[in-house]
Amino acid sequence: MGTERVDLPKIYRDLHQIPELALQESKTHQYLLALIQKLTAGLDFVEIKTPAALPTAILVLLHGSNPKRTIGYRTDIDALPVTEATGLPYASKNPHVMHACGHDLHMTVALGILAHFCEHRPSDQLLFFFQPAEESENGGKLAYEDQLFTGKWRPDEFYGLHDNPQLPAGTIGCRLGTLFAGTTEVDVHFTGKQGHAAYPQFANDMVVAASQFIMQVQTIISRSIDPIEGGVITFGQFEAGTIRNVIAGTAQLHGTIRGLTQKMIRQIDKRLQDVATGIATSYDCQVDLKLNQGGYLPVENDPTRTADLIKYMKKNPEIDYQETEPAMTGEDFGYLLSKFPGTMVWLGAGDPDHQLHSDRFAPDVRAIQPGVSALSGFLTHRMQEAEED
Ligand SMILES: CC(=O)N[C@@H](CCC[C@H](N)C(=O)O)C(=O)O
Repeated sequence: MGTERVDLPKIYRDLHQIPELALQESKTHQYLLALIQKLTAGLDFVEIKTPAALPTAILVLLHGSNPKRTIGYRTDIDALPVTEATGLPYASKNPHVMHACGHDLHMTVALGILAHFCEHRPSDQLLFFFQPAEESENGGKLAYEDQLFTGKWRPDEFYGLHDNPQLPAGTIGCRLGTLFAGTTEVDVHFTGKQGHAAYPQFANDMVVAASQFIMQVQTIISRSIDPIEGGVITFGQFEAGTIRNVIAGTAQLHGTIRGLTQKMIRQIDKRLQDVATGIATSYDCQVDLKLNQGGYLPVENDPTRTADLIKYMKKNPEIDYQETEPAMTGEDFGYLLSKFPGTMVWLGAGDPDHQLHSDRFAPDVRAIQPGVSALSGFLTHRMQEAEED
């Protein structure tokens, strides 16, 4: 069954309706596996692995006709705790969970590329990795640490894409060097003293302490780091209190910091720790700060392979290619690229009015086929390149 016979927009709409959170992608896994089995039925050059250590992951290895190396292609499969507000007829059927980052588009493109190579057997080994847990829980790092890429499953080079609402549908974007930021997840727990709303003098209010913490960390970006380099601190979640007339004795903040280099991330980490220590002293409370970078390293595109990719995309008249700036989005593909050389590209999703993670983000399905063609073409080109690069 080749790309011509796979209804990719339907697959996209099916996947869009069954979004699941990191490491819970069981329906998605089932859907993908059934489709992969159908696509590869009767082919004697295909191996499928569903690793016990990472049960929602799927690896598919196509044995090449004249293999010189193994080329990897990765897609992420998880979704976000966002309540969809697109109003689309194929909107999420899983309450409060949405493919708001376009991983449904990523999976569809990966399946399209797989279908292409099932029809046109690759000359090199071609490994597809359907990766759980990109939004949190470091699926890429877990897969690497769980030894999923050993022996014949080890790619010599790795590629992947991320959708980009701001680029026209189907446009490929890339750049030499860093494409995405590294991120650190930040959890802050404040412990003071609960009390009656009428008697603040006997309590120690953690809504006030946590709010002050939030306000102070704003100065890290504006006063402590090089403005040319830039960085981001966002606290997306703030939990405290139970009712209006009880002073909250605890508060929790959950956030993320971003920087384009590890040096910048470490610098912001340190200043966050300084502010936490200061708040603990001035509010006479306990402030526990946990920083976890996990696998969210900056996405560093490999110079040689990325130069080759850009050259390929630019010279191909059917591909709409645009040079892009580095972005502060994170991606745990950065971890895999720290282990295997390769490249991540953007795929234009053509929804400029909405950002990634928006509850109204609706990629244009016309992005799918150009994505499949550009990536299938490039992977074929890589198989024809001299081995020494
Ligand atoms: C492309 C994208 O949106 N990726 C996520 C990656 C999550 C990073 C990590 N869980 C964190 O929050 O620091 C992003 O939020 O950029």
